[in-house]
Amino acid sequence: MSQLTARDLHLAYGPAAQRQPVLQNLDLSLGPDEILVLLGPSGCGKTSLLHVLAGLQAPDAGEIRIDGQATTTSDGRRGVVFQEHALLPWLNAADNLTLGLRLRGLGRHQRRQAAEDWLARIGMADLGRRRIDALSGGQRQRLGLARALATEPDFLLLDEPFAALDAITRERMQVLLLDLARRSHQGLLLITHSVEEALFLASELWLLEGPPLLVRRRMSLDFSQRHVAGEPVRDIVTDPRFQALSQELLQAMPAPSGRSSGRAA
Ligand SMILES: Nc1ncnc2c1ncn2[C@@H]1O[C@H](COP(=O)(O)OP(=O)(O)OP(=O)(O)O)[C@@H](O)[C@H]1O
Repeated sequence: MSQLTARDLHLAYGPAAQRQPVLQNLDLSLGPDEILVLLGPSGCGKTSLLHVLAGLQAPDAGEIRIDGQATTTSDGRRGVVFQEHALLPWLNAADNLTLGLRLRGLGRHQRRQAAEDWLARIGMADLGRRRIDALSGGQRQRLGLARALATEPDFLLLDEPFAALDAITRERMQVLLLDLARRSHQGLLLITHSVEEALFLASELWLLEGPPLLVRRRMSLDFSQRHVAGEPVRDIVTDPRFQALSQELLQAMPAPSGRSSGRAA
């Protein structure tokens, strides 16, 4: 059971004369079984934070520790899932799924076993030999999620993983994510633009504004726990408390930043 902590993170983009601060004095902690959801307008700095936490981008200042040990680069303890699943089109579904295991040196037999196991868990038992371009958007996203989880990272960082999916597939994916996360006890950090998704999944929800990224409101929530305990999704999302919080968050959502960042196209 691991703990990820970030202390006093700073990050700015752009040339010295026009530095645009995106992260300032940011602290964060993520432990097992926690689902921290970041909800905030476009451009406020969510993806930048995720990249820094994943070790994909170095902060200008501040540090990230896993179980007290400082870390500066990405490693297998933090899995990342992006909106674009980034599967390799020249490998079939099973080989994509076990790519991380292959890179870790697992043999063919163990990989086949892992592929069978994960494909069954994500409801794709018969699709291991399928080419990626012959899978639906939802199947690809399930595969991307399973690929990240197959290496058993301690933390899973997800950047709008379900944004491109239709409403029904999206809901199924949310339930699948909860189910998989509950078994593995990972700490999850998830970025979303959907208020409903944020409320449903989060054990802790941060409503953000920026840049620089600022936590405007923190909420502890138990809707995902209720689902894990057996309550149907429909009952949860139609619960008057869920509905009221949803309205409250929609009204509190800051407008997207119109600030020009000078970001390369
Ligand atoms: N490589 C970069 N160079 C310069 N500016 C950048 C770079 N990456 C991000 N930015 C800027 O930093 C700010 C935060 O971007 P970031 O992608 O972290 O926001 P976000 O909250 O994830 O947005 P979205 O929800 O639209 O994905 C934005 O103003 C963006 O234009």
